[in-house]
Amino acid sequence: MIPSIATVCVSGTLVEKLEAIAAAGFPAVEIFENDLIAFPGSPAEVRRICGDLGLSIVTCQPFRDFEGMPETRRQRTFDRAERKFDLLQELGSELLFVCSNVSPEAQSGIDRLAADFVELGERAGRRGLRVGYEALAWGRHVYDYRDAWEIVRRAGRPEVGVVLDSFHILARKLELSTIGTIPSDKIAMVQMADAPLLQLDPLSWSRHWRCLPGQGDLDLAGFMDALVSTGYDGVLSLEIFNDRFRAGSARSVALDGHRSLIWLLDETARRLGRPVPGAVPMPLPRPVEAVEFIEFAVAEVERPGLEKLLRAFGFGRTGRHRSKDVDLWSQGDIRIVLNSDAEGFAHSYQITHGTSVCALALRVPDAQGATLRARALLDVPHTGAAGPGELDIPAVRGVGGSLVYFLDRASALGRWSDVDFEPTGDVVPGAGLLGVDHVSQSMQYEEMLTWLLFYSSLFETHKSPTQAVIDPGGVVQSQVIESGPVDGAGHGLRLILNGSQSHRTLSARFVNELFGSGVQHIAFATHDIAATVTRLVASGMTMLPIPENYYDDLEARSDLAAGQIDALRTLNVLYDRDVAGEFRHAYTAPLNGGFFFEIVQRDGYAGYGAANAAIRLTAQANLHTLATPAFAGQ
Ligand SMILES: O=C(O)c1ccc(O)c(O)c1
Ligand SMILES: [Mg+2]
Repeated sequence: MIPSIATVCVSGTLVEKLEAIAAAGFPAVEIFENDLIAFPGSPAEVRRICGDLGLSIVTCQPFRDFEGMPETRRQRTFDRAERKFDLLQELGSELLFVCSNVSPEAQSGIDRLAADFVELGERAGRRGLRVGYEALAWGRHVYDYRDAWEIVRRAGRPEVGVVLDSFHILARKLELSTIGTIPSDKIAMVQMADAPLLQLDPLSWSRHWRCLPGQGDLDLAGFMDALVSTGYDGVLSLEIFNDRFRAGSARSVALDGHRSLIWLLDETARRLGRPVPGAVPMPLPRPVEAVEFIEFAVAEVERPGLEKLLRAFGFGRTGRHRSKDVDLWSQGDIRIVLNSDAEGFAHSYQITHGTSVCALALRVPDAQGATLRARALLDVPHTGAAGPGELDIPAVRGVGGSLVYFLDRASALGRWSDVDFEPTGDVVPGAGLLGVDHVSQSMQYEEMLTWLLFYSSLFETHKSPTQAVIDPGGVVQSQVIESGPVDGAGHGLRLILNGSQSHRTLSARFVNELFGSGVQHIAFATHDIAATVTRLVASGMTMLPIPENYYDDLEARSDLAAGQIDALRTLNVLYDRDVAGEFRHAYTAPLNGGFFFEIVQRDGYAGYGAANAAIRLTAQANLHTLATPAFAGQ
């Protein structure tokens, strides 16, 4: 299948859109009618620009309110079609894309509608053009692809085919097996869009909430399986109307679009267990086994503060890098790398972002496989400067320009800590921290879908529906992504992506005023939160104070004994439960501008304490955290 994208998917002027689409590697484009109308040049010029960019023009769409017009309007409608044929020919495109009529004047009657397509087909045929017919989910009479197909079938013209748009079909929950009965040469083109499940009328849902394959909840798998069964090998074109994409970066959305189609074809081929036309061969997506290490880029002046903090957390400095100004700190199954080297990636990251997390190293079953998969998915590779005898750990660019490293235990990479670090013999005092429970990354609201697709295309993952969390400064959208066995002791990967449209939330201030997009919070797992927090407090850590009212309310709504509530209150621990178990969690006061740690004790519980998020965010806002000096001030 030929990957394509509609200009309506990305932001900018027509030329900016086309440049972004070409840069993302698409060979073909659909021009949305409004983009052409607003272009200050001739259609021939658009054709030349596309030609120079290596883009073929699939169509310029849509052609609206055509079929079933009353007799008095019919002639005028065909005149309009002829004008549109002229335009398509000037653009060098062969397909007239008709979407079903929404006009109150439109008349029904399947044979009348078929007769209109007979005439349109004849007219197209005279010019060597083709016609495709799409059922809009809100068409006046035709809103089901099966009716559009029946009209096309009855028209019986070789020039006329049906357009299948996944959104219109899946939004109406139409059965998909009829797709498999359409001869592939009667499918004029296919449009792809996903969407989150929302209780909205189809038009509003379609015009604002469509998203890329893999970013939403529609049954694209069912759609693709039926499509592939026809043997279709034509254009597969993204048509995404999305408010975030209109506000986002055209280049990034176009690249995400191409990635999403590559991912979709790969998924389909794997699910069906047979080749799918156009699918790129790549290794399977695998689960993340663990967060192997977390790397901080640290300004020299802030290093003592951060080290003091790690000591207070019970970490020990267990390794010194053999050639660089880099230390390894450990406790339980947690490894933290502090990088203050005067050269290299971490240094540049520190200059632009400040002292912060510059890389997440993920342990996967096969690091080389993950690297090849990332390459096939158009992820951006990173090559570092390894010293002699040191490991060259494969990496790709992640959130905010940070890195995601791939490590495995099967290759030499499994020995990274021995190869690159000299043991110090330092004792690890320990505070009962076992592993990394989860990591949250804050980002611009417009970027959230990008990183959702990045993680979910690269690894075998599971995503939960987005949740709205209330911060005193506005609403934060929060998206959980999980991979591998997530058992609370540092296995697998649990990630939370946060983004907000308000500029006043803790998350937005972290991104806009301080560090840019990146890791804002790391949660460590413990089996005994009371012991861990007691130890942290004894070491001088300030925990986030939770108001008395919270515990009064907890007493009223839970069946916890008074002694248990007192234990939580004394240590500023929050509480939640789900069907599977209990959850206790506590936060440090924000440390470096807006960065903080969390301690969690999961006794079977699967969530993230969303019920307490608003309390925690208010407590953080009360501390006026952003005035706090950086790690050096600890
Ligand atoms: O929202 C619309 O009007 C519209 C136009 C053209 C399409 O292909 C479509 O799916 C929707
Ligand atoms: Mg469409």
